[in-house]
Amino acid sequence: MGSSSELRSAWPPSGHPSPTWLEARQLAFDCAVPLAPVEVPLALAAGHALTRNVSALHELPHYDSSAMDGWAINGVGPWILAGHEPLLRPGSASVIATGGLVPVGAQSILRKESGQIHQDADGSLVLRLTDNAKEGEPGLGQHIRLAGEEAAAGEVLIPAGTTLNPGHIALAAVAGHDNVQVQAKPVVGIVLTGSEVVTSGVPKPGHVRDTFGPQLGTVISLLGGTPAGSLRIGDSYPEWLAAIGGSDAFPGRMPDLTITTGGTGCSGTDHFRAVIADLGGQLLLDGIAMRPGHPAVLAGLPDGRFVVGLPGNPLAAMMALITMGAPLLEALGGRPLSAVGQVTSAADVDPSPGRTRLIPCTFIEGLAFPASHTGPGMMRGLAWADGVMAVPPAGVQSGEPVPVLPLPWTQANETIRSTTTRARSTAWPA
Ligand SMILES: Nc1nc2c(c(=O)[nH]1)N[C@H]1C(S)=C(S)[C@@H](COP(=O)(O)OP(=O)(O)OC[C@H]3O[C@@H](n4cnc5c(N)ncnc54)[C@H](O)[C@@H]3O)O[C@H]1N2
Ligand code: MOO
Repeated sequence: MGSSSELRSAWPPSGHPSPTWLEARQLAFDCAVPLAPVEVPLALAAGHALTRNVSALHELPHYDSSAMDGWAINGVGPWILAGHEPLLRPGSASVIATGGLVPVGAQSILRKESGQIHQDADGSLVLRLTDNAKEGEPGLGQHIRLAGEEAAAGEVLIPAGTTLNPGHIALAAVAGHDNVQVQAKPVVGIVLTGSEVVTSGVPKPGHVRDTFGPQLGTVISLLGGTPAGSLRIGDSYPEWLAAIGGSDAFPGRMPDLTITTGGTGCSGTDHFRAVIADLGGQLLLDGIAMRPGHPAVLAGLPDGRFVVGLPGNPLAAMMALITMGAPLLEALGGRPLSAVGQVTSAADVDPSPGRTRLIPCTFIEGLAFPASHTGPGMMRGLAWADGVMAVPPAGVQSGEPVPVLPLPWTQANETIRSTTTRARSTAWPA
């Protein structure tokens, strides 16, 4: 087991400043490799990236079938009504329903509304066309869905790499599959810390209402993780140790990533670093040159699991999560590191030497407007924001491009992409 002081020196190297915002993103991405592919039942596969082609296990459709309720017929009418034998003789017809197996010998399907059964003088049942029959009906092969007309057996229907949507799932089912092989999504456990945190109602002075529990699971899903539930603990070291290191902290599977909230500071109740040290882990990132969220921590445990320590201040926590949690989840989920876009700033933002400022912003007509109410503990600005401006230490002037990340829950990507194209020629510092 390493000591806390050894671990703290992992990043930044002694005497060096904290990594920049961009370095932190890259480092969080680079420290993980994709989880192994898994077989999942179709019902759980939507949203996953396919890692093995899905081919047709048989022809689609796999037998000649009727597209209409009516009669399978052989020859020109009238037709003697036959039973449901597999072979339909010339001059005969047999009742068939939509999707029914077309008997051998059938030349087409006559729709129910175009035919009628009559009883002949000898008592035999005969099918005749009605006046409703369209001209040329029944045409040769009409209303027969031929086996293989959609796909041949063995044909690749969904190539590896596809992110599965419900239509793909339905296609895989039609093709005969029960399971598909997909890239595993990282399982993420949440540990909410702080004895002052209350989970319902209006808190008394000295207490705060938990802002993470009701929404962090949703954000994790949007970032490509599978939430494993949340665990609430107080401020004691044993609680921290059990929550991060205990094998039974989360029922079911050990999380690939545990996210803690609070306790990243240096008070007597801030145990993150000590717990990582005592578990033999390593601090991969210890602080980022950004505001808010600078105390954020990322650690690796000896068994390959990761732990992200988000600061307790709610906006700081969200900024830390999109800065390093998102790239880490992208790497674990086998996805590329998402690009940082650029949008033209609609406002001057003063320099802040040595740190990137993350400011929730709204996009109006291709311009980024910094939101108000964006203190580290405030949620009001973020709630209405489209994205986050990452204002470099030198600041930004109105009309200049500014790096921007979308929020996991906004649809602002298109705005960022289109303005990025226009502003591409302008370089911006990290
Ligand atoms: N001496 C210093 N003090 C602090 C520094 C510093 O550099 N030197 N940095 C400040 C900054 S910036 C931040 S951010 C916080 C980080 O603190 P922690 O991660 O240890 O978080 P806590 O102290 O546990 O909590 C901070 C704040 O957040 C509230 N909190 C915690 N959990 C929740 C929750 N689930 N929902 C809502 N609010 C929560 C907690 O009550 C505190 O008010 O440290 C500063 N101090
Ligand atoms: O990370 Mo703290 O919330 O910078 O303000």
